[in-house]
Amino acid sequence: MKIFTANQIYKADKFTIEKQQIPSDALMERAATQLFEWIHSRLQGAEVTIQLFCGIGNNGGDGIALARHLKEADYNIQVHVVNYSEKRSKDFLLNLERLKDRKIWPEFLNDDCVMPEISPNDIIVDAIFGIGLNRAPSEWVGKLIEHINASQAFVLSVDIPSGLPSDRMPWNTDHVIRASYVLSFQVPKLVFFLPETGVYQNQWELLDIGLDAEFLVKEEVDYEFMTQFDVQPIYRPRLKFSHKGTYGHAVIVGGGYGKIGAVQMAANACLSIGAGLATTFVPECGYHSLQTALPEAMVLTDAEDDYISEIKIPFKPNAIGIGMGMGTKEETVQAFGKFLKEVDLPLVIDADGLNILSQNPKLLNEIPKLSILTPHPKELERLIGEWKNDFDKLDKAKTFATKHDIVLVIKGAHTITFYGGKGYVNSTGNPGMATAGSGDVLTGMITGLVAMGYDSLPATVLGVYLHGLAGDIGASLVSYDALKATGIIENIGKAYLELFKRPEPQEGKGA
Ligand SMILES: NC(=O)C1=CN([C@@H]2O[C@H](COP(=O)(O)OP(=O)(O)OC[C@H]3O[C@@H](n4cnc5c(N)ncnc54)[C@H](O)[C@@H]3O)[C@@H](O)[C@H]2O)[C@H](O)CC1
Ligand SMILES: [K+]
Repeated sequence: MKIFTANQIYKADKFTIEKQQIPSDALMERAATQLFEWIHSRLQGAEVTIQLFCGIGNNGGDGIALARHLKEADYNIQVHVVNYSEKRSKDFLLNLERLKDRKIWPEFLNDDCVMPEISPNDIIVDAIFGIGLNRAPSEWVGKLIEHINASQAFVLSVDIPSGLPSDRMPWNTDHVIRASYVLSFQVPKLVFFLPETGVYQNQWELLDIGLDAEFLVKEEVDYEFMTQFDVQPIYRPRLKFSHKGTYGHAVIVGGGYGKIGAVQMAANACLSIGAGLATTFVPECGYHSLQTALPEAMVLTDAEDDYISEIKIPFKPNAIGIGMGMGTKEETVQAFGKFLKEVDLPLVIDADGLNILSQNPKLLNEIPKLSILTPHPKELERLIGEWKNDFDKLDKAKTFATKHDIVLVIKGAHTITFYGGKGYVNSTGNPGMATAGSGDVLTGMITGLVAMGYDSLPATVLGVYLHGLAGDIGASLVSYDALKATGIIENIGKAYLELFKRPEPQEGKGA
C-alpha cells in the first residue's frame, strides 16, 4: 500500500475530482459519511456528548460535515470552530452554511477564548488541522490542544492528529493532539510509523473516500506500507518435482564462547523458513551443542576454540548470513575483512558483522552488492552516524543504502527496508519481539529465503513480514512479555499459513 506525501494526496484529490466529474465538496461529503458510519456503528445512538473541534480548512470542513450527520442521527453534539485564521476554505464555509441551515450554531473559539469544559466521558472529534498544517499552531491553539490532551476524554482524530505535520517533526511536541484513534483518509501517513511521531496516536485505521484507483496505482512513491496484500505476491510456492537442492544451501557464520545460541537460532530459523540445507560455521567450542540442539544442520568449525579466526567454506553456498555472536576480536576482524574480499555472493550481515564494519569503515567498500544489512537502532547509528530526528535518519539510511548498493533494514516497531531509493515499511510485529535473539532469527529467516532463490529485496521484505507475523502469532499464544526468540521460530509455519488467510479490513496499529 502506497504512502503518499501531503502533496501527492492533494494531487490525487484534484485528479479524482476531474476524472469523476464531481464537485470539490463531494470528497468532503464522502469523508464525513465514512466518519459518521464508523462512529455510528460503534456508538449506536448512545447518549454520550460528542465535542467536535473544527479548524477552518478542509480538515475542519470534514468535522463540520460530520457534525451535520451526527445531528441528523440525534447525537448530542457541541461544535467548536477553532478560528485560527480568516482564510476559511470554500468547502468549510459551504458545510458551515449547511450546518447553520439545520439550526446548529457552533461556538467560535479565538485567541482570547475560555477553554471549553471537557468531561473525561465526552468523545472529542479532533478536526483542527489535517495534512495542510505547514507552520506551528499559534500559542492559543497550542494551549487548546494541551487542554484537550489533559481532558482524558477519548480523542478521535480526523485524518491525522492535529498539530502533527505529515512530513516533518512537530514544532512543539506539547502542541500535538494525542489521539486515541485516527481515522485517516485513503492512505496511511509516514508519520504513523516513525518512533518519534508515531507516539501521537494509539491506533489508526483507513477510510476509503474513493480517490481515483488509476492515480493510486500509477503514482510513484518513496515509501510503501507492506500489508498482507502487498507481501502475498512475493511468495513463491514450492514445486512438486523439487528436492532439497532446489531450496538452496545456506551457511550461517558466527558465534563465540558463550554465544553459540545466536547461530543455533539463526540456523533453526533458516531451516524453518524453508532453506533446503543449512550449515553453520562456528568456533570449535560450538560443535557439540549445535549438533545436539539442531540435528538438521551441519557444522563446520574454525581452527580456534573460542572465536572465529579464518572463515573457510569448502563448497559454494547459495546464501550466507554472518555476524551473530561473532565478537569483534582482532583475529575475527581480519577474518571477516578477508572473507568480504573473497566472497562473491550477497551476504546477510548482522550484529558483530555490522559492528566490525562501523569500526573499520574501509571495509564498507568491500561489501558485496545487494548484501542485506540488518542493524537495530544502535548498530545503525554506528554505521551512518547520529541523526537529528527520524526524518534525518531516514534520509541518511536511504543515502547509505544507495551509495553501497545494499538492502538496509532499520529494525524497530515498524521495520523499514531501504533499497533503490525506496523504503518499505513493515506492518507486522509487536513489542514482545524486543527480546534476546529476535534479530538472530530474522537474519536466519532472510538468509534462508535468499538461499531458496529469492532476490535480496523480496527476501528481506518477505522475511521481515513473516518474522513479525510469527512474533504476533507467538505473542497471541503466550503474551508479549513471555515471547522468546525461539517462540518466533516455532510460529514461522503458522505465519506462512496466515499469509494466505483471507485479508481482513485494513487496520493499523499505533505506536
Ligand atoms: N484527499 C483527501 O484525503 C481529502 C482530504 N480532506 C481533508 O482535507 C484536509 C486538508 O485540508 P487543508 O484545507 O488543505 O488543510 P487543513 O485543514 O489541514 O488546514 C489548515 C489550513 O490552514 C493553513 N495553516 C496551516 N498551518 C497553519 C497554522 N499553523 N496556523 C494557521 N493556519 C495554518 C493552511 O494554509 C491550510 O489551508 C485533510 O487532512 C482531510 O482532512 C477533504 O475533506 C477530502 C479529500
Ligand atoms: K485532525
